[in-house]
Amino acid sequence: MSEVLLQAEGLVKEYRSSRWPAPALRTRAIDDVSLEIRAGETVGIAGESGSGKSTLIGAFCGLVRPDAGTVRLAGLPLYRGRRFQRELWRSIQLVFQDPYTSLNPAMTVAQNVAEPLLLWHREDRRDAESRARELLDQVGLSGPLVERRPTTLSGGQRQRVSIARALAVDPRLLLLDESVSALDVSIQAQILQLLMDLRAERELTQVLVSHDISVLKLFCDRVIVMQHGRIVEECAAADLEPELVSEPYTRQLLEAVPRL
Ligand SMILES: Nc1ncnc2c1ncn2[C@@H]1O[C@H](COP(=O)(O)OP(=O)(O)OP(=O)(O)O)[C@@H](O)[C@H]1O
Repeated sequence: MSEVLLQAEGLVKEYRSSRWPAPALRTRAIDDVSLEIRAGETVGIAGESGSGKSTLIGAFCGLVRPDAGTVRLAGLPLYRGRRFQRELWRSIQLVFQDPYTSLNPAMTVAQNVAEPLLLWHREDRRDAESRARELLDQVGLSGPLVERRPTTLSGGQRQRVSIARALAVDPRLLLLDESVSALDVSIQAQILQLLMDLRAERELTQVLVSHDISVLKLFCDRVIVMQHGRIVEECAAADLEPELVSEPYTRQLLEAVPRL
């Protein structure tokens, strides 16, 4: 069995919104979450809106500082005290749902993808842009399109650019937070296929958050179901069948999937 790449233990994150003079309102977004993800695995995180999926993903990449618990990448702690270890940034890349906001509209597609190479690898601009074109080619984008601004691309094309950009620094772990949810079904399938191909080529470990459990069943090796900030079910994707799962909540999610 492959090594444990990501290990979370006892993660807790509470948000406090102050409503002075009323007492502050507390939301425990993740509540004592522990899990292990092995190198090369693709793990899905399901659960209804507000169940803590994005907060958990945020804790895996420094966007959300946990109040308690530990996260390790290949044995190295991601946080020392409350500080995220910057040198681990490169190994963990996040692809957001909305590529409109994550790409720089003032740069061309190729420049957007070259940016992390300039920043992290301190490559010469010309080398970085030529490497960016190779990466874009790998995600199915080539020709004059790569000299255009991201705002002139379709949602699916833009998400391919975000994936190429994330891959530029050669991460070990790719976090995908509802990264295909905004796309129409046929484009979703193309992006998921691309991610599957990349996983095979690069031995990439992927964590995919989706409110759509049927996408996770198709795409992932293993699925985690969250409810009220806790993991309530963890099973092989193949076992995501109403008669096999142990939690009534998971059964509800599965039964809510429309069937043709
Ligand atoms: N910055 C914040 N301040 C206060 N509360 C927050 C903040 N971010 C998230 N929350 C709350 O924490 C809980 C978990 O939110 P989170 O976004 O992690 O859930 P989610 O499962 O990803 O939801 P969705 O599928 O709608 O994105 C929710 O109750 C949410 O309102």
